[in-house]
Amino acid sequence: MRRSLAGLTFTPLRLSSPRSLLFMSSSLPSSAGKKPKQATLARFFTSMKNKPPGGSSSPEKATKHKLESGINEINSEGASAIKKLKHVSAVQTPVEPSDMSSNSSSLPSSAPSSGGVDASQKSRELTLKVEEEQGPIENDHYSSNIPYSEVCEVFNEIEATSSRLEIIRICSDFFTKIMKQSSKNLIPTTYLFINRLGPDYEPGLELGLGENLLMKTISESCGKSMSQIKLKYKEIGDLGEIAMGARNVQPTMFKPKPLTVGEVFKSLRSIAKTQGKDSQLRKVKLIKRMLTACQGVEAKFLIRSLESKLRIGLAEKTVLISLSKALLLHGGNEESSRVDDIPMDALESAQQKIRDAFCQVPNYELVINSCLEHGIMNLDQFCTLRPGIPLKPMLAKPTKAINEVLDRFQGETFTSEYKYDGERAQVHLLDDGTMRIYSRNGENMTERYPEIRITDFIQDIDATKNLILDCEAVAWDKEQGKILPFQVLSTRKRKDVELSDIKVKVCLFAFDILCHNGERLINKSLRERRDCLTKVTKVVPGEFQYATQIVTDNLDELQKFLDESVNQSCEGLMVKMLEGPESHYEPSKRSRNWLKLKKDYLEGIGDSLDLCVIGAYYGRGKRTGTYGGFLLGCYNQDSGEFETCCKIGTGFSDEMLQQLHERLTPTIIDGPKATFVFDSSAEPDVWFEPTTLFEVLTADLSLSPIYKAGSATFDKGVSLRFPRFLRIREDKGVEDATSSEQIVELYENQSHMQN
Ligand SMILES: Nc1ncnc2c1ncn2[C@@H]1O[C@H](COP(=O)(O)OP(=O)(O)OP(=O)(O)O)[C@@H](O)[C@H]1O
Ligand SMILES: [Mg+2]
Ligand SMILES: [Mg+2]
Repeated sequence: MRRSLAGLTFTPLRLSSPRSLLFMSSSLPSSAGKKPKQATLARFFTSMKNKPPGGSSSPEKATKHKLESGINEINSEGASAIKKLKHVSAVQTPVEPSDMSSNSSSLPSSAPSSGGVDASQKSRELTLKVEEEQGPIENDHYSSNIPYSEVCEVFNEIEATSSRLEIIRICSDFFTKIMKQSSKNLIPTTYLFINRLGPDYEPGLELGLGENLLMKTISESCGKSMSQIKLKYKEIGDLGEIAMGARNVQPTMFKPKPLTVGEVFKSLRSIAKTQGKDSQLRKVKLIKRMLTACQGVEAKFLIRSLESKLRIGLAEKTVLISLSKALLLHGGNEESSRVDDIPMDALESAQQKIRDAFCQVPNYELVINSCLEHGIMNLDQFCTLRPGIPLKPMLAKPTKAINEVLDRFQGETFTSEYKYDGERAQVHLLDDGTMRIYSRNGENMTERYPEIRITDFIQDIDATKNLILDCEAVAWDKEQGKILPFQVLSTRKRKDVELSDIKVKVCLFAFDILCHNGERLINKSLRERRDCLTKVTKVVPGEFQYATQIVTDNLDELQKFLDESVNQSCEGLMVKMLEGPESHYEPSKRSRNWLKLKKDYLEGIGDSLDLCVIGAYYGRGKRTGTYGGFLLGCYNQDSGEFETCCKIGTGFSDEMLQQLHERLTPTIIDGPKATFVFDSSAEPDVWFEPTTLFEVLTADLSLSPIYKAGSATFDKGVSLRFPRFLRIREDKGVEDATSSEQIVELYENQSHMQN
């Protein structure tokens, strides 16, 4: 981080880089009034690279004229940029980071002034200051001296590549290369590749940077006006490209010190972890510090990382496969071995090992370190579920009739449990006696349930060192001793819950045990796990109970059991394989060994869908002043895109519409995101940043030319007929929306049933 000013090289002002063309509307030879595609832009800029101002390689006449007028514009921009430089040189000129910070106005007043203080001392004091504000700086943890530019070059290559196999090759070659320098490089690099700042269960890793804040930061640190940025954003819809364009035409007095992967990743984490007073200001400062050091394509990917969207078509699955290749190679003894030399079956089993390990320990750092230490093929022995880390819960497949269930489990022993309508709760007891409760998403929600005391429902607390239970937390009516509907549970506060706040009690309904005293139980049969569960825990009525269950394959009994479950405020049944390997607990998997049978949806497609709100239509008549309808999309897990599947305007109360108006209006964006796949005939009045999921009911699914869900499978998209709003899904993130793959499967099952 420390470098004296004398060590910085001087770069001549670059006032006429072709990149500045980004800021000239309709200046592109190919644009002809149309919105230029990003790829076209990129190609154009590449071809223009290193050409002198005015284009001595004589572009076509018309283009030449445009170029010249562009250059005039650039020159005047350059002049005004120089003017600004005089005023705020510290912010505009990329100098050494610690210098910048100490000059910046947002630093606490007690910070040392730059005059007369030795640079290293200053930097030390600054470090202390930051630690004081943000907690200890993770110095060693995520260190990597790999130039950030190398990662960005790889991103650029991936962006231009459509073949998944080729992308895997690019990634695994890169991972192999950086591991040769130091295996430590792999962790921060992997996180940059998957666009995350740590494991999902680590609190406080939301960057929380609105589009406007980013635009303002780009505008301030790249010397462009806010209106220029906004205009450009309307046109190309990508702040990354805009930042890159602006950054690369910006006059720079000194050649900035190149960014490293370690610095960028740690700064991103610091930005997320910055809280409290002036946090926005401090976040902006950290971004500016990086942005002013960006060169080439770095600004593009830095900004996209700050938006938490790389948009290079790199799915997490692909990264995981590439990682397994690189780690397998790294673990091999021969220096010269190449990915191509690895036998196919070894590769496949390595991939399976890393996927399984990740479902049990969803933490790249732990998985990678375990691979490095014990070898990827031994992951299943060393990298396994443990109390304190939420494993990815097993999921169920929907069914539409008891007959379907009976067909599936024919000749097998299976069990049916009530399907409680609350929130999934993975309850962990740690060796130190603390309890943690994790949501379906692995979010730590212990503080939401201050009334739950694990010691109350453990048989022998001295003999129980640790455990993991799978439960559903359900609202409970203490007086009447019965379950309350989900709507009541959702009235509970989600943050800063004090015991005195609690008006609605919850009861945990346990249905599985996954680990007990360090022993993993997921590869035991459900029957064995149930036995263990009832041995280790005990029922405390209204606080901790077991899911009501039955073992029968008689249709009438099942029907009766289903009706009873519904009478007791449950949603229906969960039907599970009870014995044999198929009854093992399969973390993260939506398995056909668990089927859900939801009473309310038997008429429809068997289940509700959780869809992301990406746009809205203004309300008319009675709904004037709120939104009257919403555009919803499912999530394509391979491409990271939201594909539209319906408009919805039914099922909302007036209060809900009011509440949604207040909640969604601040998330309005200027235009659709590049990740929205929609048809122009169904454009909404406003677009939203994806933040909210609606759980919706549908009569059935049909193919439609104006929607896009699953359109990679069919020519048309799958859409919902007569969708009806049920509730907001507060416990799912936008990427947990019903996937395109699921919608396709539901559609196919429905057509299959109809035929
Ligand atoms: N006896 C039970 N066994 C397993 N899960 C149960 C049981 N009772 C209630 N559940 C809940 O049912 C959920 C599965 O069905 P549900 O449709 O509610 O899932 P979801 O959260 O909407 O997710 P998705 O629709 O993606 O499967 C589980 O995640 C769990 O929260
Ligand atoms: Mg549920
Ligand atoms: Mg659901």
